Amino acid sequence: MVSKSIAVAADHAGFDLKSKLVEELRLAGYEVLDLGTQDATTSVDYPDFGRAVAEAVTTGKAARGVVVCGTGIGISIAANRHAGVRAALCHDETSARLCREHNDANVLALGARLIGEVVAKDCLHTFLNTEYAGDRHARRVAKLG
Ligand SMILES: O=C[C@H](O)[C@H](O)[C@H](O)COP(=O)(O)O
Repeated sequence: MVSKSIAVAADHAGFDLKSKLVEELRLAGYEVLDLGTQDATTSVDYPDFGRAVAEAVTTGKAARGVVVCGTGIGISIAANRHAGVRAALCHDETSARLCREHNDANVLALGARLIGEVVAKDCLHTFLNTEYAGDRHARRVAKLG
């Protein structure tokens, strides 16, 4: 289990799923930095929320991040524009495991309009509980900058 806090953010499309993930994280004993948005009805811009999580992770305020938008695509692109962020868009538990083992992903991106709550929670727990494998992957991750 990751020991530090987890930064979480979403746009309006991801708000409902984000709320469920925040609750899930707190129940599991994590400290959660909820960086918004705070409702599903006000249309907001996913780059603002991808940036908020990216900054929390790169400054060390959070050990890992979770970002949610409608597809997970926009907010993962946004998070990945920040040096040191390796955001992985996952639709299944295997991707969530391999993004940790092979890519040392530090941000999990989810698409609230594409996956259900159960799969999202499975991805979340696997992402947080899977160790980076290092070894040959370390050479490749280093090249990501
Ligand atoms: O990649 C972008 C995300 O899926 C956004 O959540 C989506 O574009 C928002 O769409 P809308 O403004 O139609 O709710």
